[in-house]
Amino acid sequence: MKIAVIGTGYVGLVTGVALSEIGHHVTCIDVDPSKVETLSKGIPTIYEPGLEELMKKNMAAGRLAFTATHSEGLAEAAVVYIAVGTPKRADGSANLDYVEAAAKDIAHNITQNVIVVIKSTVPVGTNFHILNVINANVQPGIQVKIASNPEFLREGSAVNDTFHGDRIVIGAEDEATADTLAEINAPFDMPILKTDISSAEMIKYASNAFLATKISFINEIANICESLGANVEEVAKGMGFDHRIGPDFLKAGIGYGGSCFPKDTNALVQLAGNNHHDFNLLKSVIEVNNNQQVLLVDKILSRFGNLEGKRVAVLGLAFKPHTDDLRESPALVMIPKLAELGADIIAYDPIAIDNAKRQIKEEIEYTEQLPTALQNADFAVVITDWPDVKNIDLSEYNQLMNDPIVFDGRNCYSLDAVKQATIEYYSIGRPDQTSELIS
Ligand SMILES: NC(=O)C1=CN([C@@H]2O[C@H](COP(=O)(O)OP(=O)(O)OC[C@H]3O[C@@H](n4cnc5c(N)ncnc54)[C@H](O)[C@@H]3O)[C@@H](O)[C@H]2O)C=CC1
Ligand SMILES: O=C(O)[C@H]1O[C@H](OP(=O)(O)OP(=O)(O)OC[C@H]2O[C@@H](n3ccc(=O)[nH]c3=O)[C@H](O)[C@@H]2O)[C@H](O)[C@@H](O)[C@@H]1O
Repeated sequence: MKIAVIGTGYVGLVTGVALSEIGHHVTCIDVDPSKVETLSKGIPTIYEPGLEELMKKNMAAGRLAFTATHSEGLAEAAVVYIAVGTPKRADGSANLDYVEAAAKDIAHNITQNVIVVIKSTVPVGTNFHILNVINANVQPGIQVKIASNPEFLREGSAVNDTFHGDRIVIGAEDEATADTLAEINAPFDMPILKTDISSAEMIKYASNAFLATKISFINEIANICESLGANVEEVAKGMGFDHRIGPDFLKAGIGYGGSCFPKDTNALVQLAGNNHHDFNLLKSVIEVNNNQQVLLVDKILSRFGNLEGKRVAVLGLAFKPHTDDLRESPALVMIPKLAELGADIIAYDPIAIDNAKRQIKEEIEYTEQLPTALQNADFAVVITDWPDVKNIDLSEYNQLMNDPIVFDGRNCYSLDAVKQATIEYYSIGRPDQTSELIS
């Protein structure tokens, strides 16, 4: 089937590549000409494991193309996906400007009946609003159907999640539309839920809000464990045996980042509030997460008091491993605070440094080599649990740093291993391994 995808970001690009891989003829459209130029050379504009080879393969097979011209990309498409950004507004609500612009681009450029599928995360009611926008601008005689197909991929595993995710949700107002979309997605090996549009839109927000809730819950338990001398890693392990709780998403740390949990939780609070429901639980989830991101700064200050001239190795910039995405990364909160306190910062990240240099205005050093970051550092702060950080031989902290003092925001190491390595170690929700203990 001829398919167009509007937006070639993390979702649009992966969606377009995956749809071409299962045999569809896909044209991806973006308003950013530099992105289109790079993509047209077969070079991905995002880092996602497995993406580049699939891109090149399907471009060579003539099933995948990129353009900045909507009329070209939309020509003869039977289905058009909207996968543009819905960033957070200052009041927390979802900014739908890009979705509305994409809708008008579709309306102004299609000459055939289409199904428009909204993959972007949008508040309940947006699909119908977008259909109205399209119908108000499309040439007479063109029939447009609308459907909701929210995306559940995780960055860093986007390709894998697209082919082997947990479910595909299709929201449509008529069987024929739902069946067409189910047929398109049939080669992906996962359950397909057909439901109404509003429920499909809500499934996405409710899923992200619940996942964020699980993370803030275990982080609050971690904070309580810390004051009681319990170990949150052990608590999470014991909780996870209960199949109703499950072991996933119980990793305590300095909180969630990323382009979606922060924005989608705020958007859902706004959506509920606009409909006279004060979503107190979710407001608390957000507050807990905001506090968690700066927890390590308090630990660092109580250990050192003054950071003037202290050399700190910040380990990790991306909001999670295996991605170059820094959106809402705790690093964007921690680095300015450490710099403001007078610390001399060197940041390690294997792939996010280019993005970081565009977003971090503080004058800091960067390195893709972990030992270089640790060399002569007075203390280290783990922000992202990259494999190189998690798998480091702990003796390297002793050998390379002025003092082996580690503040671990992602609980990368077992307390036993840390004791063995005689590292002064501060983590989240577990007893500190202080200098008195190791002396
Ligand atoms: N990033 C993620 O892991 C996930 C994101 N989502 C949702 O998917 C949507 C897209 O997210 P991302 O891919 O991260 O966004 P992104 O910001 O990475 O990419 C959006 C792309 O759309 C392009 N664009 C904007 N307006 C356009 C127009 N009128 N025509 C053509 N291109 C246009 C932009 O130039 C940009 O390249 C959001 O609603 C997000 O909440 C859903 C699941 C996962
Ligand atoms: O809507 C979206 O954009 C996506 O948001 C999340 O995916 P993503 O943000 O890419 O990454 P996650 O793996 O969910 O991690 C999110 C954040 O939570 C943190 N996290 C995750 C799990 C955990 O146990 N503890 C924890 O602190 C991670 O460090 C990261 O900062 C959801 O997991 C996806 O299903 C969803 O499609």
